[in-house]
Amino acid sequence: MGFVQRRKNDKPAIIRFHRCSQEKHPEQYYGRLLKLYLPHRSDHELKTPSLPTYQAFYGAGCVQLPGTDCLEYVQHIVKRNREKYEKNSEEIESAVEEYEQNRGVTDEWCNLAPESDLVRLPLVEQEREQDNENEQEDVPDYSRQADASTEVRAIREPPAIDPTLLRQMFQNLNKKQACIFYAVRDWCIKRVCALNPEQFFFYINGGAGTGKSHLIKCIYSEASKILSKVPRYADDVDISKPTVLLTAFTGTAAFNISGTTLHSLLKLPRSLKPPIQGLGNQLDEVRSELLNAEIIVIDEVSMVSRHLFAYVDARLKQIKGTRRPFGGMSVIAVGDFYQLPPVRQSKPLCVHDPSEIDLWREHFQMITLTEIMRQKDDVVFAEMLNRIRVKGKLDVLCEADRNLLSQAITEPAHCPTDALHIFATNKEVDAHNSATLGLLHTHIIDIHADDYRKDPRTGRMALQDRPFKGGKNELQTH
Ligand SMILES: Nc1ncnc2c1ncn2[C@@H]1O[C@H](COP(=O)(O)OP(=O)(O)OP(=O)(O)O)[C@@H](O)[C@H]1O
Repeated sequence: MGFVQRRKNDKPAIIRFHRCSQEKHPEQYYGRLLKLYLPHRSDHELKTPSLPTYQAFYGAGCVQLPGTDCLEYVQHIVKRNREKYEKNSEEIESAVEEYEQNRGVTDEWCNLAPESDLVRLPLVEQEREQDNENEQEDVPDYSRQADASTEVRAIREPPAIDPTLLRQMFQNLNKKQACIFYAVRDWCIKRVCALNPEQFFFYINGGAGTGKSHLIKCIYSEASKILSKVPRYADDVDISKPTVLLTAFTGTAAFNISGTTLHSLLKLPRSLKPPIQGLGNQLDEVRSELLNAEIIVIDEVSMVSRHLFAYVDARLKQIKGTRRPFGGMSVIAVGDFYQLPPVRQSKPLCVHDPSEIDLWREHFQMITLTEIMRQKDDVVFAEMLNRIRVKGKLDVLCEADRNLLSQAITEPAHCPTDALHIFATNKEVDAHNSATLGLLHTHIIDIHADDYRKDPRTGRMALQDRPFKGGKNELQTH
C-alpha cells in the first residue's frame, strides 16, 4: 500500500445518500438499492436483456457472488447487506422527513460545508428534474439556458456613459436621490481606504417616473469607478471583473438596466424549493467571476419571492465563503411592491411570515423617492399612474383619470396590427401570431419533427409516435 494508510473508524456514522420514494419512483428506488448493496463492477451488471429494468432485476435476478459456487437471488443479497449496513434507517428517514417538514426556508448545509455540497448535488439535481412544481415556468422571459447549466455567461456590463453627461446626471439628482447616491459613494471611498465600512442594505422604493433607474445608473457608474481601486492583494486578481453587479428577476428588467438575471448570474436552479443546493463543481468558476464584486443591485424586487431571496443569500455566502448575510456584499434592492408580485403563489418579500427567517425585515432600510422626474409630456401620465398605484379596490377613479385612460381605448378593428398586443391567454396569443404571420407570408410550410424520448427504465432513446407538444421547458427532457 506504500504510504497510503488504511483509515480505520469504528465509530458509528451517518452516511448521506439519495433517498427516493418506492411508490413514486420505483426504478430509482431499486436502482439505488442495487447500487448500494449488490456487489458489482459496473452499472451494466445491474440489468440484463431479459430483465431490462432495475426493478425487474431486483425482483427476479440471480447472481453468483465471488467465492461462492451457486446462484443467489439478488433481493436476498440486497436484504442481507441492507440489514448489515443500514442500521436505524427507518428512524433516520422519519427524522429527515420531520426535519424537512418543520424547518425554515434556509438550508444551512451549503453554508456549513460548501465544498462538501459537491457530493450531494447530482443527487439533488436528479430529484429536482422530476419535480414538476416549477416556480419559474410561468415567467415568459425566464431563460432556462442560464439555470444551473454548464455554461458560464459573461456578466453583462452597461455601456460607459460619457463623463460630461455623467457629471450632469450627478449634479441634477434631486435631494433624495442625492442622499442615497452620496451614502453609497462614501461607503465605496471608505472601502477603498480599507476602513472596513459595515455592509449596507438599501431598498429604493417609489412610484412610476420617480427616477429609480436613473439613480441606479448614477450609482453604478460612480461605485464601479471607485471600487476598481480597492487594493487587491492576490497577484492573479483580474481587475476587469465587476465590482458592482446589476441584476433583476426577469430577463426584460435585467436588459433594461444592462444587467443579468439573478438565475443566470448565480446559476440558480429552476426549482427553488428547499433544500437549497450549492454550486457544486461550478463554484470555482462563479467565485472567480464574482471575486471583486462588492455591491449587488437587484431591480424589480417586488417579483423576487422569499425563496429566491433566501437562495441569493445562500449562494452569495457560498461564493464569498462567509456566513455574513449575502456573503458580506452590500445590497441595493430597487422596485415597487405595488407592481408585479412573484410568479405563482410565491410569497413576496414584503409579506412577513413569522415562521421563516426574514432577511428583508431584518436588514433592509427603505428609502422612498417621491418626486416625479419624467419630462413634462409624461408628467400627467406618471401622476395618474401613481394615483392608480395606491388606489384601493373600492376607491372611485377620478374623472380626469378616467378621461385620460378612455382616450387610449379603441375598437379592436381600429387597432394597428403592428402595435404591441397583450392578451390574457396563450390561446389568444397563438391566434394573433398566426393571423399576423399569415398577413406577412402566404406560403407557410409545416415541418414535423421526429421526437425521441429517453425511456427512464432502459435508458435508451425511443422514437415517439407523434411529435411532442408542450411548453419549451418540457422539451428539455426530449
Ligand atoms: N435627477 C434627474 N434629473 C433629470 N432627469 C431625471 C432625473 N431622475 C430621473 N430622470 C428622468 O426621469 C425619467 C424617469 O426616470 P426613471 O426611468 O429612472 O424612473 P423609474 O422610477 O425607474 O420609473 P419606472 O418605475 O416607471 O420605471 C427618465 O427619463 C429619467 O432620465
